[in-house]
Amino acid sequence: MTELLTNLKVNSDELPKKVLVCGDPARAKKIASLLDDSMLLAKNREYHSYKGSWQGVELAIVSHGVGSPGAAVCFEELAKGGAKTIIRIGTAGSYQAEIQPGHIVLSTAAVRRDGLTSQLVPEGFPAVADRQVVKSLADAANERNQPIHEGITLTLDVFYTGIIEFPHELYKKAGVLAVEMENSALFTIGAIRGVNTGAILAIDGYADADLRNDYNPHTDLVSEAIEQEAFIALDAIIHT
Ligand SMILES: O=P(O)(O)O[C@H]1O[C@H](CO)[C@@H](O)[C@H]1O
Ligand SMILES: O=c1cc[nH]c(=O)[nH]1
Repeated sequence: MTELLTNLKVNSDELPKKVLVCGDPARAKKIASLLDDSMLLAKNREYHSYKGSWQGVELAIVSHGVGSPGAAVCFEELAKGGAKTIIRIGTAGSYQAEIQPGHIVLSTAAVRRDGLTSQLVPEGFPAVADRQVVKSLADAANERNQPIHEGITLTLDVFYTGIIEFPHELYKKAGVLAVEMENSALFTIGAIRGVNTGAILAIDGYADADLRNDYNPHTDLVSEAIEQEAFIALDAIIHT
């Protein structure tokens, strides 16, 4: 049965089974321009939805905005609309000296330091990417001779710090690669709704820096990494 997805304002019968997502509506538009027969499906709030095809396979690209609660609305409606694979094309701050701005990280799982998922699933429930999606992303990066860092990332809600210090050092010591704001929501919703999920991230700086002064994702280095990760995600999703 076809239905209009409430916040995305996309008709479920128009939604492809394979969906790429990203925070920034401008990034969604740019990635959509790479597709054959690209068309806008709908724009509502931060959710801009496009569809088209890549190497003959139909897919959608949808923006989810900043932060897990708003992104979860997008992921839930995509699942309700019949999406079977969702891959996030994001940016992240690095936790490790060898992972530098312009590098690409493939997330295998997310530490759940967001506030949303503890209201969805019990404590201790893991936020894990689908192993086939992870493999497809790793294979696609390899095919493009693009080195990547593969491992655990962390999802939190705080971007600009307040009075409380976030314990970055603990997670750095534990070997977490990078930090962003939506992967745990994506992986958790994927697990409970039966959607295969994954995420690839362009590094734009260091997550424990003073982001008020040091955050700048608008560099050529980061733009090139985002373009490269978009191609990797496009190549990967058609094999899922
Ligand atoms: O580049 P996107 O997809 O927006 O992801 C990252 O950038 C935003 C913060 O600026 C957060 O949404 C974070 O997860
Ligand atoms: O959440 C984010 C996203 C990009 N860079 C960061 O440092 N944090």
